This record gives sequence, structure tokens and C-alpha cells, in this order.
Amino acid sequence: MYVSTKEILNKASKEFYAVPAFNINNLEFLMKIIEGAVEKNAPVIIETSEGAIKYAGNGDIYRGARLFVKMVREFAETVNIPIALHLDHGKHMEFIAAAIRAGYSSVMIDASHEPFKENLKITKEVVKWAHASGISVEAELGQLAGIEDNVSAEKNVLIDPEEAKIFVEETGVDFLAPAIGTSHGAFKFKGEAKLDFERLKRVKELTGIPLVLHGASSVPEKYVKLAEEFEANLGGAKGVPAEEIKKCVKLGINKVNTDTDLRIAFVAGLRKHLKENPKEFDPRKYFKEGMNFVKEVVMDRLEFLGAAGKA
Ligand SMILES: O=C(CO)COP(=O)(O)O
Ligand SMILES: O=C[C@H](O)COP(=O)(O)O
Ligand SMILES: [Zn+2]
Ligand SMILES: [Zn+2]
Repeated sequence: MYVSTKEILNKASKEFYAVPAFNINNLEFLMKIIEGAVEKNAPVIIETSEGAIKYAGNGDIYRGARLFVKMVREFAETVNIPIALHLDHGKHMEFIAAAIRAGYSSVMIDASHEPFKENLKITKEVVKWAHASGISVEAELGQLAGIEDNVSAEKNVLIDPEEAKIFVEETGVDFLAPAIGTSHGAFKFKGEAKLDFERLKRVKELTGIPLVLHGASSVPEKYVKLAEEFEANLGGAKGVPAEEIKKCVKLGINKVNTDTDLRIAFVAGLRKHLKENPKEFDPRKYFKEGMNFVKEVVMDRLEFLGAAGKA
């Protein structure tokens, strides 16, 4: 079923589990995410960045957004689990408009790089606009470190829980992504992972809405090692361990954004397959191993986040 993100996340918030939101750019990852979620009988959120939409539309934003809606709906309508499609890190109004018009289930307005008041003002506008079309909205407060495509910040600026309360009340936003120390990409921490759990707890107490953890990939050693065995250079890669994410879920995280783990799993399988099969040139064959690793990551996350069996 193609459903609203709000329906999925309100249930998760009430029952204290989290639903992974997986970033996709193509058909292959989508196929495996759905397959994994069906096998786990779990709800799942598919998300696309602005970059993904541009890529799929070959520069035509409206076309890219329509393609993703058609693709996701086609899968969603033929299976018995709740599936939603979300715009990740919407920073430009054209992308938000394209997603709303194409039929996304929800959008993110990410004005977290702006000063608090400006972020609030922009978010409030988008909420008004999206809600008029029955679409729910995610916003972000504080900033994540790390650099990834158009998502970047020099240093961590963690969320202020008191500001979060005002922000949620005044904007009417449906979900909030609090910056609590994670960052995007494969290189999140120099040493141990350090997250601000106290801050997260306060934000949940003061806002009460479903919260979103960005930069939540775990960067599993299994796939990093395998990719490196086949000539990848991922030295220093480090993610958020599953145990830390589970603590976040206990404190009120209900949506866990995951992109990097799928990318690393896929590239590990792709590198391995190509190296071991130098005569192979059929993409349906040389993508297969990577796709199966993507499915493994998906199923593992659905399980430890508590979404398995919640469809
Ligand atoms: O936050 C994300 C997408 O919005 C993805 O984070 P990762 O890079 O940790 O997978
Ligand atoms: O949060 C960012 C996501 O990982 C998407 O990255 P992207 O802009 O490279 O598609
Ligand atoms: Zn952001
Ligand atoms: Zn993110």
C-alpha cells in the first residue's frame, strides 16, 4: 500500500519503534528494499534527495519526481506493507513543489543552515503549503557535520530543546530532525561515536512528535572490509553502531535515514563480482551481488529498529 508518512510514523511513535528511510537513485535499490521489507512484514519509507531527482530526470526535476512516484507506487500497490515516498533534504522550492505535485507522501524542508528565526519562517510557509495538499512535512533544527553533495556544515551545531518546542508549536511541522551529533556519509567519527542522548530525550519531551535521525548509517565493517579486499579505499570509515541507534529509538527517534550503508554494501558486491568475473558485462548479472547485500542491510535495519512485523 502507498500510504502517508504520517500514518507510518505516528504508529511508530506510539509503539516505540523506528522505521528506516532508505535513499534510492534507481530501480535496483528500490527492488531490494521492497523485497526485504515484504520478507520482514515491515513498513518502510523510500526517500530521494534533490540530487536523486535531478539524476533520474536527467536534469528535469518534474520528470524525475514523477518517475520516482510512478516507480514506488507500482511496487507499493502490489504488496501488503505500508510504503511511503519522501523528499529528503528539500532545500529549494522547485524540488518541494515538484515532489508535492508528483504525489510524494511527504517532504522535508531543510532550512537548518539558516538562523533559527529564518528556518522557522521558511518551515512554516512550507507546512502551510504542503498541508493544503495533504502532505506531511519534516524539518531540521541544528546542523550536522560532514559533507555530502549539497548537504554540508562546517561543524556540529546541536539542537536547542527549548527552541525545538517553539519551532514545532509555531510551524506545525509533523516530524523533526534534531542534530544530536551524527553526520552524513561514511566518515562520521574519528574515535568512538558520540551522540547527545540527554538532548534527544529533552527534545522528545518538549515536542512529542516523531523524531528523525539523519546520518544514521552504521557503516558495517563486513562490507567495508569486503570492498577494501576488492580495491576500494575507505580508510577511516566509521558509522553509528546499531546499539547507539537503538538507544535513540528508546528516546523517541522514529525515522532512521540510511543511504551510506546501502551504497557501501552495493559497491562491495559490485567490486567483488566484477573482479571475480572479468568476462561479465551484463548489468543484470554484475549488479546482483551488490543488490543482495543491499537487501541484507535493509532486513538487518528493519529488525533492529523494531519495524519487523509492524506492517
Ligand atoms: O541522513 C541521511 C539522508 O538524509 C543519510 O545518512 P547516512 O549518510 O548516514 O546514510
Ligand atoms: O542526506 C543526504 C543523502 O545521503 C543524499 O545524498 P545525495 O545528495 O548525494 O543524493
Ligand atoms: Zn540538513
Ligand atoms: Zn540527512
